[in-house]
Amino acid sequence: MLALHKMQKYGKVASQHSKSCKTISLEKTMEEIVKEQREVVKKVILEHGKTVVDTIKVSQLYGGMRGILGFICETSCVLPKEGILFRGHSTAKIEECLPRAENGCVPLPEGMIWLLMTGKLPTQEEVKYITKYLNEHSTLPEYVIQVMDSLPKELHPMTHFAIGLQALQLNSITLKKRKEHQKTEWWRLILRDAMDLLSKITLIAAHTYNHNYRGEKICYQVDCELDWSANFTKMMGFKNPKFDECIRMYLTLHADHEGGNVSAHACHLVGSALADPYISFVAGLNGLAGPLHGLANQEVLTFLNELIKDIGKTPTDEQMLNWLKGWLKPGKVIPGYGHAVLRVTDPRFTTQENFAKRNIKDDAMVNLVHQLYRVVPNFLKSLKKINNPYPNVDAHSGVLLSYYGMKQNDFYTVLFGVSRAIGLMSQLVWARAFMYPIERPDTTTTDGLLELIKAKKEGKDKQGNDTKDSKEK
Ligand SMILES: CC(=O)SCCNC(=O)CCNC(=O)[C@H](O)C(C)(C)COP(=O)(O)OP(=O)(O)OC[C@H]1O[C@@H](n2cnc3c(N)ncnc32)[C@H](O)[C@@H]1OP(=O)(O)O
Ligand SMILES: O=C([O-])CC(=O)C(=O)O
Repeated sequence: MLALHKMQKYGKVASQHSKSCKTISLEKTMEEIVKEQREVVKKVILEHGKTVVDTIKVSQLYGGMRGILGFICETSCVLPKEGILFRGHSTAKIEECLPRAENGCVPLPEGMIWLLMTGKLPTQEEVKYITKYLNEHSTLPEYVIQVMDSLPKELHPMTHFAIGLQALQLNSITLKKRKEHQKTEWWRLILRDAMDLLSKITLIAAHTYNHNYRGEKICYQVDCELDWSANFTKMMGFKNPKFDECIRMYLTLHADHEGGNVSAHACHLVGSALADPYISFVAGLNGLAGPLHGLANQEVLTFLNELIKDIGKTPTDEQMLNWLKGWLKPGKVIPGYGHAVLRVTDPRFTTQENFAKRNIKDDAMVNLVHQLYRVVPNFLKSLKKINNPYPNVDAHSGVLLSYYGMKQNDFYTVLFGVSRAIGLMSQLVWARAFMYPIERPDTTTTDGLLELIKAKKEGKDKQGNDTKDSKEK
């Protein structure tokens, strides 16, 4: 399964990797875990299948389903007052425990792939195995490059990137072989496709960058001595080891945010119809491209540039506050602030803030982000209507990328997409491992809802039968 592709057209292997991780296999490791977890879930459904764990208010039906428990996601969970837990581990624990590059200070995102897929913190060797796997499977079919090259440069990079990934569907083993396998085995096909997508996604993203901004014909050289992030930055023409560290941190931090966010939910939904991982992921990616979701990291830079244009790079807090009032007047939002679930400063913001404090001395844009953090929360609190006045992950990422020379802010959501593929693909593998059925919630009209409310008041259920409560009365 791990055949070494040498001198591939769009992903040449420059040198071989150490042999010590040869005996490790992600699929074999997951086999046992899938077996165990299926038993756990079977037991939960058997013992508690009829237990009511949530109820729905009318306001939630009209309010983006906020707060409704919708489905199960094993890879991560977001606590309003603590933030993301990746397989139960906080961002601080992740920073401390995931293996790093040699002489590096931040985790390798390859460790996040292992963690989200298996639920276990990886060893150094398991991370090496993932790096090796990604490098060895990085060949891009030539037609994918041709499709991407045929697109106009004016297209938003997210669309260019999504079209490249959609075209990769021809690689799908799920698409070709699913019907030959039992349902219980489909997760293996999804896993192979998921790992194939992760192996190629950095090349597709790099090609979007090179096509849109560098205009060079590049024969991508994947160096097996380098990790996933270092190869990625190299393919985009960057040569700064500090930027490699920044990208390692970025790709680790943005990997997952449980199942209900727009991109994860879209991917999960499309995957439930047994669409293959490539097109399911593209569905999620298109959701990520919305300005209230992933595109906010592009919007933050636009917002900062507007602020600088109007009040300069070193405004006083008072000048900043007045400018913010003007910004909100036409009904805009402050990008990078607020969250549907979080009710505190996003710990992923704090990780990036700490990275900036360690690595960047006196950069005007970074300073502005830190000044905004002093000013914006109190301002948003004063508006009363906002549920979370604190910064989210997108408030900080752009200024770090910009500092290291990646100035094209309309590319930032592509980077987000590369990272989010780790979580979305892990979620998809597990959705098929648990053999979840096609998603199809009920909906109703407002008239239908009013009838339902009337029936409820009369002690009847949806079908007009007496409910247990009314019988007891
Ligand atoms: C990776 C990610 O997806 S993280 C989120 C990235 N998105 C952004 O940063 C965009 C800015 N933030 C927002 O628009 C929102 O906070 C969201 C979309 C993230 C969350 O939306 P909600 O859960 O609906 O937020 P909330 O319940 O606090 O909204 C209540 C009101 O406050 C407003 N509000 C929320 N955040 C902000 C903000 N940053 N600036 C101005 N107004 C805001 C909402 O627009 C809404 O106004 P309305 O009642 O007039 O329509
Ligand atoms: O959870 C959400 O709604 C948004 C998201 O994906 C994130 O913050 O990373």
